[in-house]
Amino acid sequence: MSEHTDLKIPALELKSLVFSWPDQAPLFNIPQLKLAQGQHLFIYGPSGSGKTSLLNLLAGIYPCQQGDILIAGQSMADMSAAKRDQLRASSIGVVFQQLNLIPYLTVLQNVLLVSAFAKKIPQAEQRARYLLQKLGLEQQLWQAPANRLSVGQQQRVAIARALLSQPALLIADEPTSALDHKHRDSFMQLMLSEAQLCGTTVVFVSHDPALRRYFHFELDMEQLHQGVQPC
Ligand SMILES: Nc1ncnc2c1ncn2[C@@H]1O[C@H](COP(=O)(O)OP(=O)(O)OP(=O)(O)O)[C@@H](O)[C@H]1O
Repeated sequence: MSEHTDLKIPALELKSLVFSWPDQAPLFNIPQLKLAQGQHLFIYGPSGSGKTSLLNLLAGIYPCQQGDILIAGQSMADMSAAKRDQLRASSIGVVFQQLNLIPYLTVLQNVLLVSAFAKKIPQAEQRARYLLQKLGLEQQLWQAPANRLSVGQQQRVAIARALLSQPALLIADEPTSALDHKHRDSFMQLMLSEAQLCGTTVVFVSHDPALRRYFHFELDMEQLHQGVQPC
């Protein structure tokens, strides 16, 4: 279990969070959501219901327009973009559909990239090797450029990168969309067991209802609007 939080402080808390695209009605209005350290939440909803927009807000990529998002007690409402970037580097792991690996850097360099921005990660290289091994990525690939890997292999690199700093929160947006069922299931098990070991809270969005079974809680976008809490 990592040192990141006082267990009484939620790893993630949303307060009256409203978000709209310019000249459009609010896409969502979430009165409240609290997730404790180590809880894993699955969010689903139809295409266009705002899942990706919500995750971009949680990751601090978009600024809060109205309401607040607290990550391990730190409020993002009034943070500058630079402060949100710092918070993301130290406390939030992100795996999006576009995996955002740097194609010409090696696998190991991609995983370690975050340590250049985050608070000092103790024994970062040792941890990177441990994660790559646990995620089943053969050692002979660690020095290969990321663009030589299959999509499934790249997804595992992206998870290793996201978990390197033992973040308070892991945010994942359809990271298994390119995998067949067998690889999808092993990917989910590896990702969530590593998150569990780190005490990391997980928010995962997908259309794929078959993935619900891996999570402690599930909520659809409609329930989020109604303020239903994970329980
Ligand atoms: N950059 C943008 N500018 C304006 N509107 C946008 C932008 N990005 C998304 N939207 C709109 O916001 C709504 C929600 O999009 P979002 O991608 O968050 O939904 P989603 O639930 O993740 O969809 P999907 O499951 O298809 O990925 C859509 O109506 C979309 O057109």
